Amino acid sequence: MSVTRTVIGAVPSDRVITKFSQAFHPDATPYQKVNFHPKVKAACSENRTGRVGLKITKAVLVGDVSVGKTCMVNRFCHDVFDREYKATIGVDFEVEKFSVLSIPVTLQVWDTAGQERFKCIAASYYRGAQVVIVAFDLTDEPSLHNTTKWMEDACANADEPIKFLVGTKKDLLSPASYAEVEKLAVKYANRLEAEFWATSSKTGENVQEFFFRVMCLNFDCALLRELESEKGTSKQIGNDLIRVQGSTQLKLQMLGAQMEFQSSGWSTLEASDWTRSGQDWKGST
Ligand SMILES: Nc1nc2c(ncn2[C@@H]2O[C@H](COP(=O)(O)OP(=O)(O)OP(=O)(O)O)[C@@H](O)[C@H]2O)c(=O)[nH]1
Ligand SMILES: [Mg+2]
Repeated sequence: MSVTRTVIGAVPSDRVITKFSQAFHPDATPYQKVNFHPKVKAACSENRTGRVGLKITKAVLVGDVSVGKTCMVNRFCHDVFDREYKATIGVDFEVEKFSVLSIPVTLQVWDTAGQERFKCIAASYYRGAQVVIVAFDLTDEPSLHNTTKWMEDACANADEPIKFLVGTKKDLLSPASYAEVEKLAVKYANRLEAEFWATSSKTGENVQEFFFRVMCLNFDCALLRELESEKGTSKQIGNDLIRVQGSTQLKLQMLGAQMEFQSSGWSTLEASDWTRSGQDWKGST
């Protein structure tokens, strides 16, 4: 079976990132980055695909029941807001394609259920997350207190993720009451070493800006790590940029229309050299 790879086609104009997104609150972030690292910019502008791999950003979204996690995802991915509450069962999953400095990047958002009875299902999706987003309701102080436990649980299973603390339902507060809540939220963010954002899925306030910041921070840090690792080599194959290195076992896991490459190792082969036998793919070396 020949490998029909997902051609990473053009992305919509509102998913093209050419400038580094800034933090929401300068005193409430551990990430003082205000621009892409020069090495990252150079690697992308010279289209040095030898260094750039197929980029997937995995973000998990956690937080108390009904704080507004799903509404945030729906506002960002589909630009809709549904006032009627439908609790998430287990985990929902959304994929958004971006172009960051002209490199195709895919954002996977795992929107988990806040209900206690689904907690163990949600936890199995924390593994491998590069971004942890803990949401709380700006009008519901107990949901802010609970963010500590959510952050601990999610980070225990992720791999040194970039951390965000996101307040929702900002439209429900007057400026004066919001200012009060923000003071407490900033304290929590600093203690959790997370970046604080305040959003409203109803009005859309700060939702797109937040997800753009997620993409910029993670793209910059992941690519810089890869460039500095000096181990990886990549191959430009067709429109896909696939990072290939190491030994010969490559497992293709079809995820909907999205192909996700996982491997116990890689080898410098053209993808067309791979033939399928059973569930495994064997390189022809
Ligand atoms: N006014 C206002 N209401 C919101 C906002 N975001 C969510 N809501 C409302 O809050 C309720 C819960 O929103 P959801 O996004 O479903 O909450 P959730 O965190 O996904 O809940 P679970 O899936 O049960 O964990 C819904 O009735 C929404 O209409 C917001 O920004 N402003
Ligand atoms: Mg939900």
